[in-house]
Amino acid sequence: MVEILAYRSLVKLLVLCHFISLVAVSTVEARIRHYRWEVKYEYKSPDCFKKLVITINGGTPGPKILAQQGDTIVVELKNSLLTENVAIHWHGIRQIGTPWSDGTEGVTQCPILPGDTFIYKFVVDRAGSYLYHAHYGIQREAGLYGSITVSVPNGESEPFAYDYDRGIILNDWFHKSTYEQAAGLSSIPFVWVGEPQSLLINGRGRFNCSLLATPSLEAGVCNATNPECSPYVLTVIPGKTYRLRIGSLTSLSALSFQIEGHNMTVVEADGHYVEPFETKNLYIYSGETYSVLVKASQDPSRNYWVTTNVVSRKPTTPTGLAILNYYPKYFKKSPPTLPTTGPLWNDTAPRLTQSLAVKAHKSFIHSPPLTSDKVIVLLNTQNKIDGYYRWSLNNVSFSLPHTPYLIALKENLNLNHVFDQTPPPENYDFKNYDIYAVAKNVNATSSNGIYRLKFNTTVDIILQNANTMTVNNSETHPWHLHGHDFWVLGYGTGKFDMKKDVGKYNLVNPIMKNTVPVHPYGWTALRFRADNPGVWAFHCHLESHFYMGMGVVFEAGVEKVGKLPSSVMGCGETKGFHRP
Ligand SMILES: O=C1O[C@H]([C@@H](O)CO)C(O)=C1O
Repeated sequence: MVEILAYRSLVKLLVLCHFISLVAVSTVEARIRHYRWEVKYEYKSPDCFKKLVITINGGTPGPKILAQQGDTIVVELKNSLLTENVAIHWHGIRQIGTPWSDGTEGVTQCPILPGDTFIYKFVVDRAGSYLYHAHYGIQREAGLYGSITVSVPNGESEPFAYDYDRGIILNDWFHKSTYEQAAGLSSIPFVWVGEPQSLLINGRGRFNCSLLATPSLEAGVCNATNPECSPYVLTVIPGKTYRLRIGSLTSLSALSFQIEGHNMTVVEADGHYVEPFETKNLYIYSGETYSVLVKASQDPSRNYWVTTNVVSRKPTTPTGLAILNYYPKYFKKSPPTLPTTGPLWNDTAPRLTQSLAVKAHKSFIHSPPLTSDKVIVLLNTQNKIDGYYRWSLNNVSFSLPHTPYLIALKENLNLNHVFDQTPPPENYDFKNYDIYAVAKNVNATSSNGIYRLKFNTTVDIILQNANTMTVNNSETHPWHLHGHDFWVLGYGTGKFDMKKDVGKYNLVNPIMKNTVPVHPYGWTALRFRADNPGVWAFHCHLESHFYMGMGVVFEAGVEKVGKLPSSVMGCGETKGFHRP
């Protein structure tokens, strides 16, 4: 009897334990989120002008990826572009343990051929706002992009409160095809596309069709009443607080974003919580994401303009427009006011001020290592090589190899056949270089050499901006690092001075990011730990600039990388390696 009772309570205990473990498992259990995407060319009119764009499952921007921290994302990508390769990069996702899923053609994988299906599989290991986009040639510009939102695990809270979550992707839009643009960039004489025709908010913009000649209007090339180009409407409920996850994937433009009559509180940047600050204009550079909180606290009897403008380059592109609409009135009705044109395009000071204002939230500080093992200074210049326009770092312009580095290094191929074994320079002629002048000798060399870093070491990067090949001109370059976040230790104007400026680094509460601007004639200092085994690109996020050589590649701990899937192989020296 005693034994039976003991047995019963043991069973009860086991059942209880099993139940508890089930509950525990169900709160932490990561899910697999499976997506099937078909990538194709279709005629669309995002800004009323009809052109061929790249869609995913029929749309540009593509489907939103919504996941929870710890989930595994599986994207089964069918390339239906017919005559064009493709690759997709998951921007801001570090790909810890899956460097082959980073989607960087030439660095981590061979391109996906027309007709092929490729499977990307990776874990979204940190909550936050991220992006995805093509990483093959300048294909992103054709409309192949979208957003990834990763929510916090159940039971975990964020350091701010809001009622609703909305996504906003900003982009600039060109009517010339990517083929024409790429050919122009690699021609003598150089053919530059100029400023974008419009700015898109969630894939919608407005080009003034009356600027076109009558025949193209008659041919239906531009139609102002096409519903595809009616502005995005953000409907809000009076009194509620909205978290807007704003990302920029512009090809060329630095932007300012504002909501008429409403302030924004910045709370997140590139997946990291920010010590909150308020602003009227949010400056955002290609590849960055921010979350802002906006309270629907204004007169609900009217609508308000949501606007975006080009800054840093002399704008000729009209303001990008969306509508903030107060529920339940006047959906789609234009606000009664004229949209503002935004802040002065050539005033760098408020942009530098905002960059400096973005600090880690006081309860979420990841302290940086106080010293670094290596410093790499990258002088950003515009150059010529054999008469071609290029961008260079320390007078070396980057070119991609035909065999992806990751495969060559991991599979122990004969590296001499794959890329230049001389690493690029780690500095420039500091004493003799005038960053305010057009370089006296604008010729550079071209290389596909890479920096091979010691695993787990701390590396500082100083981005040093300079004059372009045009007198009195320096551009803003947004730099994006794959596979890691870095600490943003400082920004400054003029020439970075090792003796004076290192002492001014913010080692207390620097924000961590994956994309950061270097302002005109300025410098930006970053620190990262080379703790993610793989091969990773670090480049200017402007489509044409990376295409023209504005990037470098880091390798660290490649010997620790697991077995590569054969699906990433098949090109260059890896021909015949692809065993589907
Ligand atoms: O890469 C670029 O080339 C042009 C210009 O410098 C030469 O036409 C431009 O504005 C860029 O950003």
